[in-house]
Amino acid sequence: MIKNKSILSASNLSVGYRSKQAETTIVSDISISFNKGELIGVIGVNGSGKSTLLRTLSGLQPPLKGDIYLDNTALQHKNPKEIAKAISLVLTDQPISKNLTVKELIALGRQPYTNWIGKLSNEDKTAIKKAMQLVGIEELADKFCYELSDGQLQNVLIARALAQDTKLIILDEPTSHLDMYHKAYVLQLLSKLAKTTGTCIVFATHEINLALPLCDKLLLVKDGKVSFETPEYHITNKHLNTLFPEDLISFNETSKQFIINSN
Ligand SMILES: Nc1ncnc2c1ncn2[C@@H]1O[C@H](COP(=O)(O)OP(=O)(O)OP(=O)(O)O)[C@@H](O)[C@H]1O
Repeated sequence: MIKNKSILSASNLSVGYRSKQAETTIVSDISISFNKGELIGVIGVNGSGKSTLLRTLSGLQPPLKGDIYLDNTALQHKNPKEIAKAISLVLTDQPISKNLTVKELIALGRQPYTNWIGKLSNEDKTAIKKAMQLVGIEELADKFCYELSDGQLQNVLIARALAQDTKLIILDEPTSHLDMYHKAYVLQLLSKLAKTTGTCIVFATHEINLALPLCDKLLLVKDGKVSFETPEYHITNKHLNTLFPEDLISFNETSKQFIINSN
């Protein structure tokens, strides 16, 4: 393997599911490299394999084939604590204890660093405060999570990921329950955080119109394969024009947006 600067890379990776009876490949021939400060959107139709890919890249499920490298070390040779210090995850509908206060929930991001009784050091407290400042939610610190709106909760989960102090944050559909304004807010926030903190942020999304102008790269998942390029490259090479059946929506190359076809 050639050593490089990438935070996470994969070569000839296949992802999918294995049971006693069969092996089902969902996406194959994946060769990718994620770098510092990049905002990467993972896009594709329902069921194309975005979540399967993100779960595999974050070590939650084993690859069917190929290798994943985290800081140039094979992911399978890292223990869960080492992975938690390198990758933080924000998954859709992940169970969280809403009886915690915002500050307590964000403190859970420090688990890979705290001792066995979970006592927070000064460094942990500083990281929690900084994460709340970066997301702009200091005034929510003492609220209970059950008191939050979906948009506020999403911001808290992003702050928890930041408190984990990892080089890579992976989010699966971070805007799924949000209104139009808050979808734009969260994606703008991710873009700002990638640039200001140098964290590589990878997120699966159906908000392609919002992701297009913000992302440095788009990982397009289609028909069991991926294409990993800049948005401009995808547009120039007409990759977006065939992403969906063209009877209802089409990609407008002038506005660089998907539009609903009028009758
Ligand atoms: N635990 C599982 N066991 C077997 N197959 C699964 C499992 N989870 C998902 N799949 C299958 O893998 C394929 C890809 O699913 P996945 O959830 O990764 O797609 P997705 O692109 O994230 O979809 P969506 O946009 O709807 O969230 C689907 O055909 C799905 O049925």
